[in-house]
Amino acid sequence: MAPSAISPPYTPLPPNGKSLDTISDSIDALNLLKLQISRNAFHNEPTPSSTPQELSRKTSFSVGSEFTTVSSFDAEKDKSQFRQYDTPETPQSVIDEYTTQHKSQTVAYNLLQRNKFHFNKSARPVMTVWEAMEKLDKLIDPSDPDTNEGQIIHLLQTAEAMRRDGKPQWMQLVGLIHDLGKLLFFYGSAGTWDVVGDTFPVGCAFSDANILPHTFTANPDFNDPIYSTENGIYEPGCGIENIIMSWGHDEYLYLVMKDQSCIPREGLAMIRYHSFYPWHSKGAYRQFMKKGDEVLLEAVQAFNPYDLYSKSDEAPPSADELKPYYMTLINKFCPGPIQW
Ligand SMILES: O[C@H]1[C@H](O)[C@@H](O)[C@H](O)[C@@H](O)[C@H]1O
Ligand SMILES: [Fe+2]
Repeated sequence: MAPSAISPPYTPLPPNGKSLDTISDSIDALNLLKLQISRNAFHNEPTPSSTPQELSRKTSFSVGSEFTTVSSFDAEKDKSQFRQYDTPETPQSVIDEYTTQHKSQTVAYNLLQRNKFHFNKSARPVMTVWEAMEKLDKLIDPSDPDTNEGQIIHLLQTAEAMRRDGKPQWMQLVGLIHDLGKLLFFYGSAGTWDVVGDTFPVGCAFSDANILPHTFTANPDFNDPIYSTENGIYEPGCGIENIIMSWGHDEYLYLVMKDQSCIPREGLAMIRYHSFYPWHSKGAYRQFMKKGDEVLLEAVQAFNPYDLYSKSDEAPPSADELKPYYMTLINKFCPGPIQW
């Protein structure tokens, strides 16, 4: 790409330099410029001193802490009605989905999927975020007892609830895209069991805090002499980002976005761990956290109510009406074609 094609418009600061809006716009333009340089490096030869990963890390911006304030859009909701997995009302299809998932997510399967992702890049489709949303709308999540809506509605409900609560733009964008990893279903998954549903670490004992924990007994790793121990292949305190999470839409979208967006680290954690309910909502697997991981946990916990409780919001949002607003966020944080 010619250097002129990546130059952002130059906005001079006012003489007194006091306009926060102007400064914030300049920072946004700078972030975008860094992202475009990073994209360039991603698609061409990276130089040894700046790998795509390093460049992507440099595009991250500081997020402040206001985004963690408690959600209020859900104040009137009866929360006991959500996530019922072991009751007479739980659809059999949901139970079947988890039964298959829990017997099939092994360490070996997980290593294979990561290998495929990293070494089969050219086989992955290229499209914009909005195109991905439209494609994904054809999928109804079979693991979810709380919604039968297409995915566009769920994504817009999540983002709109955040917007109503005054959450920052980067978080609204994360709400909008957080489930786009379910595109995996159309591109080489083994079924839906390796795409949707709650996630958990592999390579260590399966916690009873998981959904339908008895179904793990059919997993070949369940009786493995190492994988069946409490810490398995990990050291306590090794860091939550260093454990292998069951393969699915969370990990996949995280891998896609970490090098192709300027979503901050907290937002990437929301994407990567939003289905890790045993950790973020039940307190399991916390022995693997290292100093500093509390920030990630706090981010995922701030995200969770919007994902879960917006599913019962009245009046499904209109994608056509909301598209112009959300395109401004897409253009700011993950513009242009993405390699999925
Ligand atoms: O994050 C959610 C959550 O884990 C749900 O329980 C699951 O059904 C969905 O597939 C997933 O997107
Ligand atoms: Fe999800």
